[in-house]
Amino acid sequence: MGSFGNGPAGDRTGPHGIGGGGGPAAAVDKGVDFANYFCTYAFLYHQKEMLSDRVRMDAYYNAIFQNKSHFLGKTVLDVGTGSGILAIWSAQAGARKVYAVEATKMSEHARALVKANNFEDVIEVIEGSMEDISLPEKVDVIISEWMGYFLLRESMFDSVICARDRWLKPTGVMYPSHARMWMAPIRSGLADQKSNDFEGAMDDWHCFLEDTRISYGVDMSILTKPFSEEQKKWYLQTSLWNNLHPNQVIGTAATVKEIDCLTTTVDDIAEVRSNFSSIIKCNTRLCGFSGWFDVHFRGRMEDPAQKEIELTTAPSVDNGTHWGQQVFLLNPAVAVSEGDEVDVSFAMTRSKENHRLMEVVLDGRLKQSSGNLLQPFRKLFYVE
Ligand SMILES: C[S@@+](CC[C@H](N)C(=O)[O-])C[C@H]1O[C@@H](n2cnc3c(N)ncnc32)[C@H](O)[C@@H]1O
Repeated sequence: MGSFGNGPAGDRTGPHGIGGGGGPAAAVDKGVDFANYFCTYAFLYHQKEMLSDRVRMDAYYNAIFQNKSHFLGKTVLDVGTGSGILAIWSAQAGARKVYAVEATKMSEHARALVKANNFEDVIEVIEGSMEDISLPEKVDVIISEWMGYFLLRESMFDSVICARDRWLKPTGVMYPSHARMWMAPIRSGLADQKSNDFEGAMDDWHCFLEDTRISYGVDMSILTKPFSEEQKKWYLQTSLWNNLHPNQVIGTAATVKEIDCLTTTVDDIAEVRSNFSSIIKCNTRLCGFSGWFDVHFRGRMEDPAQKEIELTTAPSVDNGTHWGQQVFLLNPAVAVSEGDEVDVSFAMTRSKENHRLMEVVLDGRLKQSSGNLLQPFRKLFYVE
């Protein structure tokens, strides 16, 4: 577990297999979803990965403790409490009652932590899926750390929406309250590396074919095409986890999605489509695009935060997060000059095999500052 997909060692989740249904309306096989997704969260080492992300922790800590008026004497629902950290902070900030819901057996560790920190009277840990459980009352605050790679991978925000629609008071506040997805053109040595890896894998395949034919008398060359497609998907079409240096971002960044956590529906996030343009800042190679997100804690318009807090996963020298950025590589890279413009049509949809994984299509065209249009590109990527 924990190292499937394209994340750093100890990836926060490992959904990499067959899940249930594509869109929000499709039925999800709960057993399969548990095996592919939830089970990884039942491990303490996995929770520790998230608890060790200082940018993440500081943002939630500051959001709660610099906005205590949202918590003092209030009822709070923590969707996906994990170790219970957000529930405990909510209680420390003065919440009257905290419902801490967790789908996995991590709930037992959360309960132990709550007891050890003397919040048994305030925090009720409920083991179960948010969609299935019931609360005795509506709440003033919903807090949750639901963000996956490039914000929406994992589709956990669906569960937060479900919780909000059932359990948030009409005057209630969402923590976080807003989220945005960003994209920008980048340069990266990974473009050449992945092309080489793909070519190496195919060279190796051809040696293997020869060996098998000579040593074992079977011609496997009929499988060359599917093997090549499989390897191409892995090396060239799967987005990559990376913590980019800001100077690898070679053009203006664009927002591709804005989410108001108080009002967004599952339909609003099941598909994300956006057109964006970026002006290239220097003479370099356009190797692909990077996607990242930020979330904000602003309270609600009628009851704003005293102190607005931002959690960003943008490329940073000092403040990298375990989310990093997702990198979408173009092959081959394209030479670009300062002032060129790249126009992109972006589409992100859920994988039909597993609603927690994503597919991204980038349809683009480069316009040189002279007005000359270069060959358009269209590429499908898997966010796994
Ligand atoms: C990203 S972790 C965050 C854990 C903790 N809140 C924190 O901030 O450290 C998300 C947690 O939500 C749980 N979770 C995800 N979807 C859920 C659902 N529908 N119902 C209950 N728990 C859920 C996962 O098992 C996981 O422990």
